[in-house]
Amino acid sequence: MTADPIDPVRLAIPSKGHLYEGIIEILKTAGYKVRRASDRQYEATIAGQPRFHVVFMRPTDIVLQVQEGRCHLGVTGMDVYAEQAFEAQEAAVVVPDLGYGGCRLVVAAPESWVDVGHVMDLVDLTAEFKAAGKTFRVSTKYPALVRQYFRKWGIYYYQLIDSEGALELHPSLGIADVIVDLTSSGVTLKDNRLRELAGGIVLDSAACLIGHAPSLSSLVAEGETGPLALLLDAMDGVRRSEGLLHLEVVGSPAAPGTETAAAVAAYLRGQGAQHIARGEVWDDGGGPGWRVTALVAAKRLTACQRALFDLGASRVVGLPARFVFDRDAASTFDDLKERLAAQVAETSRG
Ligand SMILES: Nc1ncnc2c1ncn2[C@@H]1O[C@H](COP(=O)(O)OP(=O)(O)OP(=O)(O)O)[C@@H](O)[C@H]1O
Ligand SMILES: O=P(O)(O)OC[C@H]1O[C@H](OP(=O)(O)OP(=O)(O)O)[C@H](O)[C@@H]1O
Repeated sequence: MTADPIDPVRLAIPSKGHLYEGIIEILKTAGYKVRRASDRQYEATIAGQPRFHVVFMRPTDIVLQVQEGRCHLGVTGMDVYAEQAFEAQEAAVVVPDLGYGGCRLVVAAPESWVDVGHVMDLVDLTAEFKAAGKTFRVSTKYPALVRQYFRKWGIYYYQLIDSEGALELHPSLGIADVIVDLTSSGVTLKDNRLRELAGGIVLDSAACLIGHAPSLSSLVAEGETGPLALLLDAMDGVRRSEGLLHLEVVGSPAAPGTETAAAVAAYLRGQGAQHIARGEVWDDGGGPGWRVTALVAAKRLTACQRALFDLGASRVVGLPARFVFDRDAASTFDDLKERLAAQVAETSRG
C-alpha cells in the first residue's frame, strides 16, 4: 500500500532577520512567489503552487518543527541546525549552502589579552584558571558545538554560560572571559573591543534547506514531476545562474568570419566564460555574420566589451540569466534520492 502524497507540503521560513530576505528572493526568482499579507502574518501561500504552505518561525524552531515532521521542509542557519543536529536526527540537510546568510561561529577574547592570540593559548590559560581555583567562563548560544570544539582542542576546564543575545557585552561586564558567537563583518566584535582568535572558527555557516527525512522519502517517491523535484530543480537553476549574464556577441566577417568568431570565443574563455558556442548568422539584409554566445560573470562584462570590439565584434548584448540548467551538473534532487536510497539499503543490511 502506498501512502497518500503529502498535501500540503509545509515549508518553514525564518520570519525576519538575516535569513528572511534571501530565501524570499531565491523563491521568487525560481517562480515561487511567497504571498504574505503582512510581516506579522505567520502563514502564507505561494502563487500558483497550491501544494505548498509556508509558515514563518524563528530559525531554532524551524529545526525543531522539521525534526518533529510538522514542517516537511525548512530554511534555517547551518549554525542553528548543527547545534541541534545532535538531537534532531530526523532533520536532514537538503541544501547545505543557499548562497546567503554567511557568517562564522568564532571564539573571541578581549583585545586587551595580548598573550592570547590563538585558540591553543586557551589550553594553558584554562589550566591556569583551574590551578588558581578560578572558573574560566564562556558565553554562548551554542553549548553543544562549543563542547565538541573545545574537546577537539583539549580544552576541558571551563564553564559554559548559556545566554541569548548581546554576548559581546559579557567580557566587559564580567559575565564571561571569552565568548563564542556569530560574526560576519567583524564590526560588532571590534566595536566591543573583542578579537577573534586565530584557529577559533567553530563553524562556517550559511542559510541552508533542511527536510524531515521520512517526508523527504515520500516527496522523492513522487518523482521528477513531484513538488519537491520541481522546487529543487528550480532552486538549482537559480543558484547556478547567480551573477551570470547570457552574452551574445555578433559581428560581420570583415576578416574570414570563423576566425573572428574563434578569436572572440578564445578571448571569452580567457575571461572565465562558460558554455561558449559560435555559429554563422545572417542579418536582415541577408548579409553573412557570426555570433558567439556564452555565460559570463556580469561583473566582468563592462571590462570585456572594448576588447570584443577590437577583435571585430559589432554588438555585445548581456541579458541576466535567471536559470541555468546543465545536463552534466549535479542535481540536488538526484543527490537526495541517491542518499535516501543508500540509507534504506544500509538500514536493510544492518
Ligand atoms: N551577522 C550575520 N550575518 C549573516 N548571517 C547571520 C549573522 N548573524 C546571524 N546570522 C544568521 O542568521 C540566523 C538568525 O539570526 P537572526 O539574528 O537573524 O535571527 P533571530 O531572529 O535573532 O533568531 P533568534 O530569535 O532565534 O535569536 C543565525 O542563526 C545565522 O545563521
Ligand atoms: O560581524 P557582524 O557583521 O558585526 O555581525 C555579528 C552580529 O550579528 C549577529 O547579531 P544580530 O545582528 O543577528 O543581532 P542579535 O544580537 O539580535 O542576534 C551576531 O549575534 C553578532 O552580534
